[in-house]
Amino acid sequence: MSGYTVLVTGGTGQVGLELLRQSWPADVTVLAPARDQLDLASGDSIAAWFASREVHCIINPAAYTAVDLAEDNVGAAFLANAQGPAWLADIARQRDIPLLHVSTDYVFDGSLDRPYHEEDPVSPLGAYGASKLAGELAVRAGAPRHVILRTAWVISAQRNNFLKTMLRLAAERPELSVVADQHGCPTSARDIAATLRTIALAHLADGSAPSGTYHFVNDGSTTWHGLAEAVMAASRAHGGAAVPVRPIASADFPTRARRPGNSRLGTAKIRSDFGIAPRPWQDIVEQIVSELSLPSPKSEKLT
Ligand SMILES: NC(=O)C1=CN([C@@H]2O[C@H](COP(=O)(O)OP(=O)(O)OC[C@H]3O[C@@H](n4cnc5c(N)ncnc54)[C@H](OP(=O)(O)O)[C@@H]3O)[C@@H](O)[C@H]2O)C=CC1
Ligand SMILES: Cc1cn([C@H]2C[C@H](O)[C@@H](COP(=O)(O)OP(=O)(O)O[C@H]3O[C@@H](C)C(=O)[C@@H](O)[C@H]3O)O2)c(=O)[nH]c1=O
Ligand SMILES: [Mg+2]
Repeated sequence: MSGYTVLVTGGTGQVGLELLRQSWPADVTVLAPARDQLDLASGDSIAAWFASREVHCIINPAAYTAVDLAEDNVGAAFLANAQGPAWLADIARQRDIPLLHVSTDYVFDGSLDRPYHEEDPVSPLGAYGASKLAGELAVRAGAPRHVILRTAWVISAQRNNFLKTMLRLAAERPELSVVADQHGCPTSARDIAATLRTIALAHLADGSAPSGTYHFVNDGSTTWHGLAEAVMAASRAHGGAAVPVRPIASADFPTRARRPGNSRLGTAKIRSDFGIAPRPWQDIVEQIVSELSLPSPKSEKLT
């Protein structure tokens, strides 16, 4: 046998798509089964997929990510976000392979007034956060070789995210109203993927690479309102729609799930253990809006 096989779950998601686009060494094969081939909500599906395959590392960014819907679909959220990771952790332990699992700032309740460290107390405000916390516990308990990467406020040019929502609404409305009392760290799906790649390669190269829980977000912090304003500025600069953004309180934008007032994450640990240096969140907003402003290949005329 030569070379390594890496399983990426959720290959159609924001982080999964960027993992598939990373440049991987020639001796690494990345497998990204569709949900009907590997369903985290089904132990049988997971067992069947692994039965015929040798895998050297599991990267699990798949999740039930609809924060408000999770409040009324607690069972589905826990199946994908906790039971699925528990089954993956069993396999990782049995095969003595590393499991890289992605988690969230929403495990915190936001009561601290500084960036959260990895060991700060968790206390999720909603079902999504609770299900992700249960997933963390399962991975920690089940897979001796694991990295739990907590990230936040993920944006990219793909799938659904807050940046794309703001661009869509700017084209439809004269003004946006966005909460200015929730503080966090906008983070690029591509930068998360690059970080997961770095950690996966470290674990493939060295069976005793660091295990544990790590925070990764882009550098700096803002509010959802601040992020919306940055999106408008970038859109305007690229000739796209831009409208004024009015700051409002969370109380004036009722949502099914409560969200933390502060979910800023500190990144000192991943910087020192893995040498990762996150770039400023403003850079990624500019990059993503710029990507979205390019004419799509399909619409280009062949002349
Ligand atoms: N989005 C965010 O702002 C944040 C996300 N995170 C975490 O980061 C990770 C990646 O998030 P992101 O890329 O935004 O997620 P997306 O919502 O973009 O994608 C989710 C992925 O998970 C897959 N999936 C969902 N349920 C199952 C299942 N039962 N079995 C197999 N696959 C499933 C989806 O497949 P399909 O295409 O079929 O739906 C999709 O590929 C998640 O763990 C999330 O909790 C952490 C902080 C912030
Ligand atoms: C669309 C919109 C939202 N908001 C508010 C609602 C909410 O408090 C905040 C963010 O809204 P969203 O629903 O887009 O974001 P939300 O779903 O809370 O995003 C979260 O997703 C999960 C998966 C995570 O893990 C978190 O890190 C975080 O990124 O902005 C406004 O104030 N005005 C608006 O027009
Ligand atoms: Mg959402």
